[in-house]
Amino acid sequence: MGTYDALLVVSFGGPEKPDDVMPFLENVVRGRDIPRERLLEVEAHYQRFGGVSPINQQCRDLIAAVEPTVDLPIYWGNRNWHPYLEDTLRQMAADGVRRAAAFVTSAYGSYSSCRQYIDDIALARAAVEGAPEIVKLRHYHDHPGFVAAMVDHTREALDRLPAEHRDAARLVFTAHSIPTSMARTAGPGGGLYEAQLLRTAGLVTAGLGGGHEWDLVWQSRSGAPHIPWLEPDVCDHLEELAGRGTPAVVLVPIGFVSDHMEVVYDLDVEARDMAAKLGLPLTRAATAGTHPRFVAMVGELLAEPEPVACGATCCPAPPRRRAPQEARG
Ligand SMILES: CC1=C(CCC(=O)O)c2cc3nc(cc4[nH]c(cc5[nH]c(cc1n2)c(C)c5CCC(=O)O)c(CCC(=O)O)c4C)C(CCC(=O)O)=C3C
Ligand SMILES: [Fe+2]
Repeated sequence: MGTYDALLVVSFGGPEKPDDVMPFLENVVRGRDIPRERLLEVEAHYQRFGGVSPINQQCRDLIAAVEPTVDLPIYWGNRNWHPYLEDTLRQMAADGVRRAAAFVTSAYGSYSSCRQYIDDIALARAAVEGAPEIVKLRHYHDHPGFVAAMVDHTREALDRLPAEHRDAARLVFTAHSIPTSMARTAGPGGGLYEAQLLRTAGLVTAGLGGGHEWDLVWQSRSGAPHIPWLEPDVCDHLEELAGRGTPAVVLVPIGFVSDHMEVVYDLDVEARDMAAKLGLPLTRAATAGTHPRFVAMVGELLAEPEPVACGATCCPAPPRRRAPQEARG
């Protein structure tokens, strides 16, 4: 069992009022080649929800649910918005925390879903005198608690379909697309992000009895159009399925652990509109959220032997766009 004196929940962060949206987006894409038009489009998604991303409240809810199940103080720090990791580490140092386990709200490996969190923790630690040591807990994509939560939520979504379509409904698992170059180099031997997602999708399907056909597709593609990202996109895939006569679909966002903006906009608005246009019956499974088995999983991860840290060549960072001062000279 690991010897930790605190639990640090590490998340992406999101805006909580309209004026926060653009500064948040600038934080997310700093040093990356994301076209300005894409950023303005995504800004509109956030503004449509009053400038509030659901993700911060979902972190608070998860922490409140986990708190009674573990006997450690819980702290929370984000990569891209308040409360920032650096401020949280400063508080932890002031409270005398020496060694904390980090639970990241992303279950999978890849630069964006794992290494970037590790790097941001390291940067924040470097900025804080006396910062605690941080041990990142393992990828939990195949943990029975995560899988059980997704099985329950997928079953509920199947039950929301018209009864005559339930048995023949197709499960369409979704995860955030990433550049194919990032997918190729994910994990120690490459391809880890897709491999883990395929495994989880298979486990969830099996947990439902194994009777449903399924696919793994991608959502929320960002980046410049000429850079290849994982495909097919979920909306294109729905068109293809409707064309093949698929009777009904349950979308299962296994790539995420809460119903944040990528879920409530990209799936509940965009994919739902597409399905309506196609006349395809569709429901969407909830993410793990505060499902009791998912909540219990956090304590179970803390009780496991300490994970071995990733090697230096695991999930390498993509090349960064040059900073403006470098570009000048
Ligand atoms: C793999 C992955 C996850 C899953 C793992 C995890 O959960 O961490 C994830 C989660 C999330 N992504 C989120 C938001 C955004 N992601 C963006 C951009 C990007 N995501 C990428 C990948 C991922 N992203 C990548 C390769 C980019 C391109 C820029 C870059 O190379 O870094 C952008 C920029 C605008 C745009 O979409 O173009 C935004 C606003 C939010 C918050 C939602 C909310 O506010 O509720 C969450 C949880
Ligand atoms: Fe993202």
